[in-house]
Amino acid sequence: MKGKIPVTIITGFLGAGKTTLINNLIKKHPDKKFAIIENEFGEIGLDGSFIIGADENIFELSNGCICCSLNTDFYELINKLQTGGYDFNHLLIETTGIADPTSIVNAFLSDYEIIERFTIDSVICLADAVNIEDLIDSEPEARKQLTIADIILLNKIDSVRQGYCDGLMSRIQDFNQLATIYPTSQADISQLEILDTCQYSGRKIEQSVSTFKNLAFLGSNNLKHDIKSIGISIPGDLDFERFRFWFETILYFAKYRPYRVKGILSFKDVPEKCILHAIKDNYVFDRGDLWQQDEDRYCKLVFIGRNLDNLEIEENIYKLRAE
Ligand SMILES: Nc1nc2c(ncn2[C@@H]2O[C@H](COP(=O)(O)OP(=O)(O)OP(=O)(O)O)[C@@H](O)[C@H]2O)c(=O)[nH]1
Repeated sequence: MKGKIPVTIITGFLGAGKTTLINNLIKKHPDKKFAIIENEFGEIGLDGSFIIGADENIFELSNGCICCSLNTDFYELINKLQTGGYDFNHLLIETTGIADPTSIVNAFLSDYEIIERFTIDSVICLADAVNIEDLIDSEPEARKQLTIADIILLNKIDSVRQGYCDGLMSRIQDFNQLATIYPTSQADISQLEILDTCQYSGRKIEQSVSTFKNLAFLGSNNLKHDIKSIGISIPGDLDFERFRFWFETILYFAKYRPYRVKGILSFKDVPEKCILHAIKDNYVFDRGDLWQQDEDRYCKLVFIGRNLDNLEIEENIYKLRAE
């Protein structure tokens, strides 16, 4: 991780406040040298001109949506950022409002050359308090944006009633039990710490997963959509090879493919906690802290996705326990 440039991916539906947030981040962190990638869906890039102090470190990708097809422009730009002598120590990427940001997150988890130089700090989703409820029901991309986020800013709360806002917070949390949700107006983050939170570090994943409640029944209360979070917790060790085989089958072939999985696992004969982090069909295992002598070993996993069958998943994981 050391020496790598942190990347914050900013997502959220059209008009939710992404550019407003970027301007606030620049104002709040005058010490940081940002490079900013603006991805706009359309021929003409405009958002760059709305960013304060726009200079040579703002790059516009207007030629299609980087999230839908990670096109060569994106890789060329990343390459240019790495080799072009640009002076920056934090990369912000604003995705188009209609995008599913999964593939862009995956590029930072799976492309060897990108991993060498960059590390994802967090995915931040802006949700427009006025529209998000309708969008959740009507726009799959809006649901995916919420699902994949580590931090969700429920923005434009100046335009809704307090009681409504509270209800929205809990509805959004149903989608993504692991995200931290902050209500904001004008994407004001002056009192919040949303950069350098290292959401993709093993320790952070361990913290969030180890405190998860019983998620199995959340998100299934007659919602019009089928995304839910489920949590599985079982004592003891799993067999690493069998688990990996099963997990890959789930990621690539199952009828209930998760968008996101985080977990702490105990594998037989492995002295450390194993931190699992998966987005769509990419996964990473990280070594966490050592299991202590007097500590009961356990495995805890959180799955977020469509059509998840918690009983089936739990049953399968039980079968993967080490002899
Ligand atoms: N009332 C209200 N307006 C806001 C708030 N935050 C942003 N806006 C306004 O909403 C509009 C859209 O904000 P942007 O920051 O451009 O949103 P965006 O997500 O970058 O928009 P796209 O790039 O088009 O997807 C602008 O006119 C902002 O001034 C808020 O909290 N309350």
